[in-house]
Amino acid sequence: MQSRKILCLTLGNGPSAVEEHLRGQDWEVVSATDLGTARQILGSNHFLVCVLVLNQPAPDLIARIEACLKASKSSEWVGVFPPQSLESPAFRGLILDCFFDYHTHPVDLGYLARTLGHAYGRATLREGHDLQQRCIEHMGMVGQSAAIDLLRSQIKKVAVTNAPVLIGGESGSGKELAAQAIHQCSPRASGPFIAVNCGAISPSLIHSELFGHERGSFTGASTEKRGLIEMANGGTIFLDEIGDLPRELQTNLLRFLQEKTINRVGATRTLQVDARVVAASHVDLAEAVSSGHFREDLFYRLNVLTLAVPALRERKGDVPMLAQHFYRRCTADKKTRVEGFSKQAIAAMMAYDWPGNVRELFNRVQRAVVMTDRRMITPLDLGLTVEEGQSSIGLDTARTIAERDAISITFNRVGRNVTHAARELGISRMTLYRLMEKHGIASGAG
Ligand SMILES: Nc1ncnc2c1ncn2[C@@H]1O[C@H](COP(=O)(O)OP(=O)(O)OP(=O)(O)O)[C@@H](O)[C@H]1O
Repeated sequence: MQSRKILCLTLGNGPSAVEEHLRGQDWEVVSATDLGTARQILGSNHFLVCVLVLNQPAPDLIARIEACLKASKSSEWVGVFPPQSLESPAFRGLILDCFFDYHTHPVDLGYLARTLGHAYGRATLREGHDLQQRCIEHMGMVGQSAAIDLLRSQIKKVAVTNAPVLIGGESGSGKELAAQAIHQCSPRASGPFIAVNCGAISPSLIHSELFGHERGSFTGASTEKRGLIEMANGGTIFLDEIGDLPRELQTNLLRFLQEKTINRVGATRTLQVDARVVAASHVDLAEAVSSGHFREDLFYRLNVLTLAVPALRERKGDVPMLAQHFYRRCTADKKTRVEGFSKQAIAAMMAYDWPGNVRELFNRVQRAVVMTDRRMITPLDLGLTVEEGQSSIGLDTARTIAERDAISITFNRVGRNVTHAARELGISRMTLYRLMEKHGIASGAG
């Protein structure tokens, strides 16, 4: 359960009785006494509830208060104001636009605590609802196989925690996409998502790229630089190919995981950074530990929550749907005469083993859309061969193809009218819309 953290912003001189009262209750209070500090705190922390205590009317601050409140996006704000401030129409507008509720001085602290409790409850409800929506909308993970369903449900579970996640899977299988989905479904979704391929940065640069450096710390360091971990503050850092991280940096990363602090190269001061680590590797890290290439203690630290993205050949049932998805992506906003995949193309895709996984499928579809001269993409357009007997496809694929053909033929007959087509096919309009979505068939009028 999330701790009941609250930002208490007190503006103007006066006692901070509200803050003291909340500290005495079960609130974890973070305090600010000016708008600049409040914005900084809000930039790197997420609060479900914030309270603004105005000790004197502040008509000249209304615009800045509004900007600060709007920057805190999903927080519920409760105000405690001097009664005279309500005389200003602009201030009343601010309350209506930006506040969950307000009290006036002298404030009944018990009553205020109850209001804050209600605001917290409401924010929790909305956060849960938003998270669920974001999960569904933003996972971007196409596929209906049991393996991908399991992965999606595991992502939702690990997303709500703060522990490191280790994602395994072959190259191109969707590890980065899974890391993005974890971030999108987590309470950190409004923070940054920074992806780093540890194998793609030269060993001489990777230390300063990840941890940053101070000015003059080495030849060429003419200015200070924030590292990628620091940039991920408030969000998630995705360390791809973690097995390629040089051993001395594995030590620095372990320290970051344990203490949440980093030192830039050449720095004496230590920086506190709140970034969640999601790491991925296509090599077996346990083996890398046995061969002495990967620190055992770092491996155990990372290996708490693990996800395995299945290879595409282990979920062949997803191939037609992924191919349709990529075909739509490649033809969106473009005039094209290509209408989809031939039966032979789907059979060839189903028979192929996809060593480069989903990335290879995307590349082949992209190439086919550009290269084909026909209306239906052929195995040749995809760079795949049809072997003898290969056009005999499984029942699921046959059903998928028959479904798509039936819809296309009906549309051609009834002039792309959804109501008429649904009636002819003997299904509801909603079912037809779902099937059109599944097969990438655009609607006309109706
Ligand atoms: N289930 C999926 N639905 C839609 N697109 C997918 C899916 N899985 C992967 N992709 C797409 O395939 C491509 C490769 O995926 P991604 O980069 O996540 O793989 P990876 O495992 O991280 O690869 P590497 O190991 O080479 O870094 C991306 O364009 C990604 O958007």
